[in-house]
Amino acid sequence: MILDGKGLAARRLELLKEDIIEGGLTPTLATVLVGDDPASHMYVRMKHRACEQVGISSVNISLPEDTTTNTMLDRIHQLNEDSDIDGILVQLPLPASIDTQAVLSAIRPEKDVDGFHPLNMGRLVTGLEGPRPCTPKGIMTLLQEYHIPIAGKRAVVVGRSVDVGRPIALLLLHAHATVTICHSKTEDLPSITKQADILVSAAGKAGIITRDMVKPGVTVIDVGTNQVNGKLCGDVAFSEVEPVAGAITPVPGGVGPMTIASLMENTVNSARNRCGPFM
Ligand SMILES: Nc1nc2c(c(=O)[nH]1)N[C@@H](CN(C=O)c1ccc(C(=O)N[C@@H](CCC(=O)O)C(=O)O)cc1)CN2
Repeated sequence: MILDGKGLAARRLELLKEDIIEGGLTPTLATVLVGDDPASHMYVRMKHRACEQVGISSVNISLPEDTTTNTMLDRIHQLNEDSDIDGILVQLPLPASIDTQAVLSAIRPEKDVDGFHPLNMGRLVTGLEGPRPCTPKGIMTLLQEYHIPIAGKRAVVVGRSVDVGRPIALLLLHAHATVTICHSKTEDLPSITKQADILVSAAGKAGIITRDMVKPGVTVIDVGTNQVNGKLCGDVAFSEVEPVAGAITPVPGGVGPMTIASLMENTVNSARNRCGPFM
């Protein structure tokens, strides 16, 4: 079975549009984009397009590559103080010269629609309510909507990044999976991935997950967005893994669109909750 993230995201955006109208909400998202990376520009454009589609106002602040950490902190401070702004998103990665952690930590936690602020990360670890990072949230929505059993199942996450690997491992753990995180220093990766009922690959390496590394019936979630010869492809060798998998996300059309839908949901929740239960 192909897990159709594109279709599911479109349906969730339609529902969100109705929620916004019925709730009389006027959410506003601010994005901050630094530099000229074409992929980052494309993702930010996609986010603004989704905002327009569901009825979220959006503003984009584009800054040059040589922007300093202090300038970023000033801009974040202005957005924090702007009562018209419900959500702030800093598109990642930032140029290496900028202190990413300082910037993310400067966003007011109640406007942190990426869920990357240390306070919101702490909420994730403890299981308290709060905004969840968009890609992991989107993966959980996909699993739930397709009724993939999680409790008691063995989940293996390949990749330990702060924005995807670690948070998805925690969300799967909260859903009562038995979770293993693998990374670049993991020895004998196939012996671990073969045990997975749910395999999430967020390694960022094209084709790293091959047929001999999965057990029949596994649910495979491919977070990879790798460019190979100008073509977008995931971490999973799709054509050889798909026939043995019970369910699998394609790239494109799987996790990516769910990331954007989750951002829209976090922005609407932020508009609802500001001065509400999170703070
Ligand atoms: N502040 C953040 N930065 C980044 C995040 C994030 O969640 N927050 N995630 C990624 C990039 N990303 C969103 O920003 C993202 C990646 C991919 C897609 C997507 O829908 N991709 C399409 C294919 C698009 C194409 O043609 O290339 C798909 O998979 O179908 C959306 C968002 C890093 N930065």
